[in-house]
Amino acid sequence: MSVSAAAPAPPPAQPGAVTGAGPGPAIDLHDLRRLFTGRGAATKALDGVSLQVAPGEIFGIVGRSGAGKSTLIRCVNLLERPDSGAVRVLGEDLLGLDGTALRERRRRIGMVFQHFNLLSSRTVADNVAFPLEVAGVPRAERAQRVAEALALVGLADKAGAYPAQLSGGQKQRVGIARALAPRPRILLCDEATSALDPETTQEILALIKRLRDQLDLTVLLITHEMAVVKEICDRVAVMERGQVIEEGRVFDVFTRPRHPTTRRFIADTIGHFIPPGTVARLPAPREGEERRLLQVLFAGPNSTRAVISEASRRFALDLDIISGRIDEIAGEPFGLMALAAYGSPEQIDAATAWFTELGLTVTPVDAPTLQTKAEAA
Ligand SMILES: Nc1ncnc2c1ncn2[C@@H]1O[C@H](COP(=O)(O)OP(=O)(O)OP(=O)(O)O)[C@@H](O)[C@H]1O
Repeated sequence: MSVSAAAPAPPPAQPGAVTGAGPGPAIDLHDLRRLFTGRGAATKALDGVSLQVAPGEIFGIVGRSGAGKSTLIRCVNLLERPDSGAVRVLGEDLLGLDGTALRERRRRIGMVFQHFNLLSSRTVADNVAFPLEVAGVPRAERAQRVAEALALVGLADKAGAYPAQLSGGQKQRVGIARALAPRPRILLCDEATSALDPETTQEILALIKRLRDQLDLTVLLITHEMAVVKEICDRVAVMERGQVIEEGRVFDVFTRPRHPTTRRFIADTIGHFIPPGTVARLPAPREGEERRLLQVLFAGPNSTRAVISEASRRFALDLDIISGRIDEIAGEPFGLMALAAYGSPEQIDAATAWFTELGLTVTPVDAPTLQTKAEAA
């Protein structure tokens, strides 16, 4: 199974768009720090965050509530100013700009919000036109750009409707059209699907992906759901307490998570692997034997069935498959399996080392808590 490059081939740019970011990153954040001081204890919302997002990439930032995601994404268009650090967007240092120059650069960065932020007294078309009015775009051009943006999100027939007449998914499409109307190069999505049901979430994620391809956009999104990351992101950063604790290609982070927090996120998304009832029914180890539960992740060309039967022969072990599933991340298949290994500790250690040599990721798990041993410690 081959591993493909993270960033997609750049498709043709949107007519009239500002040209791409050049060879460097589209977004380059360096050592961002932001401290909030209130009446209580001070909060380090950002505690030294550095990130680079390549042109054309969909980059996800995932983390629990309070991890610092919103503060971080708002630093990209300077809705929030970091206390220190550097914010380079499309090759330019934004912190060095103000007034007209900053407003002009911000137009290259569209933003989509969780709760859509539509003006209820304005029609769909007038909501989409709003940022163009603020930017002083002449009326005729506004009308053309609004029509173009609504067509891109599949809402050309709703131009005269009011937000109250739309479903949640349609409202978010309007939010996306409004973000696209100024023809940005970068799209920031702040929990864009968190207020939507699962089916609508899929539709909106598919739309964002198509727009990235069609318009050669760079997308930075924040979410608390690893499922969103799994669905559309090329790379992901996991945040905790104002820091990035893990970062990489989505496939790598899912198949070889290093941090316990990342493992918990992944377990929430792709499920736990050892049904407790099954564990209760497993035979007890024989005299002199140990029973160890192992979670095995495979993402390579090895057929697990062959690997398991060979390990059983080589190391004189009994290996029971308790559960298994094949899933797909960013278009690449991977497998996840739970095994009960019966044998001497040395035999099980030797088999585990052999699996690891073959490129499988083996993690001992505790039943019935289903935590990895490292997390339980
Ligand atoms: N304006 C503010 N004043 C004081 N504290 C703030 C402010 N904005 C954010 N914080 C604090 O900074 C930390 C990070 O908040 P942030 O909103 O960036 O996290 P988040 O990961 O986006 O969480 P959520 O998904 O709940 O918004 C939190 O502890 C939050 O309470």
